[in-house]
Amino acid sequence: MSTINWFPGHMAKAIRQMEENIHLVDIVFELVDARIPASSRNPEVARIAQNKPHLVILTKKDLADPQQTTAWLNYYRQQHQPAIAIDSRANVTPKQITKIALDILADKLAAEQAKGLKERPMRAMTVGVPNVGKSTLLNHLVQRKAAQVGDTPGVTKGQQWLRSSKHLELLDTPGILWPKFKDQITAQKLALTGAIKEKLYAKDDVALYALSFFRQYHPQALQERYHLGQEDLTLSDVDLLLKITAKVGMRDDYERASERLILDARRKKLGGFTLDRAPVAGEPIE
Ligand SMILES: Nc1nc2c(ncn2[C@@H]2O[C@H](COP(=O)(O)OP(=O)(O)OP(=O)(O)O)[C@@H](O)[C@H]2O)c(=O)[nH]1
Repeated sequence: MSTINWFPGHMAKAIRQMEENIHLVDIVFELVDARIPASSRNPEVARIAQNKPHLVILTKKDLADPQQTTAWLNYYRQQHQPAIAIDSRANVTPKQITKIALDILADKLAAEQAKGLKERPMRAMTVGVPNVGKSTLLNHLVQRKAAQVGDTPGVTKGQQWLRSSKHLELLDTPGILWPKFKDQITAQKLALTGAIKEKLYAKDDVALYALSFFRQYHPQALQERYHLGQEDLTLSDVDLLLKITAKVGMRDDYERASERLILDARRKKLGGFTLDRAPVAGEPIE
């Protein structure tokens, strides 16, 4: 299996800028992908922003397994970590996010006013892995096309301040990863959900990972999508990939079939899915 890593200069620079600017903000809006709430949390963000209040925003909830999303939100609640799940393209309004942030910062803002300080907007730093949906959310929050949206990772390159309302200002940052992934499963999950530049991973490796996941958690979706029999699910992952390659009419071009499988998963042709299972009380996060 080839090793996946993606930490170009602009991400290292973005991390340095985060370190420089963290003192300017009241709160961090940490966007994570609802399909991989653990694997898309950046350890560098945890390090840099450890003393700041956080709002965890699970994006792309429309692509995730709804039961798992509910379980993740319950988990955050138990941890006293404010969190919401959204479809960045649809169900989110500036008022909603502002209200949540105001609630989180209520004590701090009240203390400032008690000291006679002038009322001021809250300042939030928005962070997240590439392609997580940050620009889409920000454009909703500022109600104009301020950040460039694209379906490939790494579209946003620099930092910029944006004004949502008189209550909320946002510091946009580029999508960032970190120098070394904990393990290659984390990397496969990031690749499958679209956070890693396409040229940097072997599609068949990611497809094999996807197959092992869907076989375990959504076997019926695989069967229906690729017209597989019950016995096909007992094949090894490699043989199953070869079977699917034949079923989608690509003969022995399993590279192209791998690409098809990855796109099918991303486009929800295999249903909503969550690769990081929500933690069960007392057990470590998978
Ligand atoms: N289904 C779904 N798609 C989304 C959602 N949010 C964003 N997208 C899509 O995901 C892709 C990436 O969105 P962006 O907003 O450009 O992501 P970004 O985090 O700014 O990306 P970078 O520029 O790489 O940092 C686009 O094709 C969006 O339309 C969501 O909640 N649900």
